[in-house]
Amino acid sequence: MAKLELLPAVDVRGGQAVRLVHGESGTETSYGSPLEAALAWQRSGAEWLHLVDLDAAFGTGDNRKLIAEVAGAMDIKVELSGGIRDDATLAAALATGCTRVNLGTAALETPEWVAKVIAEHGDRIAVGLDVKGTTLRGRGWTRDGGDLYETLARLDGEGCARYVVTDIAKDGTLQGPNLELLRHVCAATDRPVVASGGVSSLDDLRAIAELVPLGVEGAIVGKALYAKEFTLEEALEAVAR
Ligand SMILES: O=C(O)c1ccccc1NCC(=O)[C@H](O)[C@H](O)COP(=O)(O)O
Repeated sequence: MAKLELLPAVDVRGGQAVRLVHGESGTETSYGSPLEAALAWQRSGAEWLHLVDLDAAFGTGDNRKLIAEVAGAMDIKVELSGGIRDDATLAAALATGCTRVNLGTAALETPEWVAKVIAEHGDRIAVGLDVKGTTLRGRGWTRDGGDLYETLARLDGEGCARYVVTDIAKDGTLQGPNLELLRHVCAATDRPVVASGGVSSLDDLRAIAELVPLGVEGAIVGKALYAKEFTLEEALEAVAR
């Protein structure tokens, strides 16, 4: 059986690595330099980095130069998220050399454009399904954007390669992942799913790893690493097969 991929997160706001609670602007805890955080995860053995421009996601500016610097400094795979909504922002994101980008708002607001870039870039495009209940949220998770399963069916039909699924109620809370949501999404699509939000312990990661046969491919870990609930080395060991 394939092993669960781990994606330590570096979420950037105002030039700092931060974590939010429920993704809400104003709940930031700052953790210093994004580059140092990313390099630390790489030194600890990460194979992936989940890198988010929160200002671009919220529409409060962007950290594009810094994000490009961090992505460029990595020898590992990078998943880039936050505010990628049109040709210009997609071109800038892909030009960082990242392995793939994660589209959120665009999948809700400009579905034709998303279908076009999925057709053009294939596996380099993932779609973030950020949900409250079964309602998707866009614009930095501040606006409702439709039904999870209707959108998933549409994106599947357009050839979307992979989904990053976040339960906003869990994100940044250390309350554990929403395993039920992950099971339901895996049942609704044959595409790989990356789980995000709420991981608090090595047991949470082991529980997500149990879902690999259902289609869960990876897990993003943010707050738990910054709060030192466990080390990345311990996390990688916990999901090694
Ligand atoms: O990814 C986004 O575009 C985004 C937009 C608005 C608020 C938050 C956003 N992302 C947050 C993340 O991807 C977190 O890094 C991830 O869910 C980790 O969560 P946790 O392990 O609970 O800290």
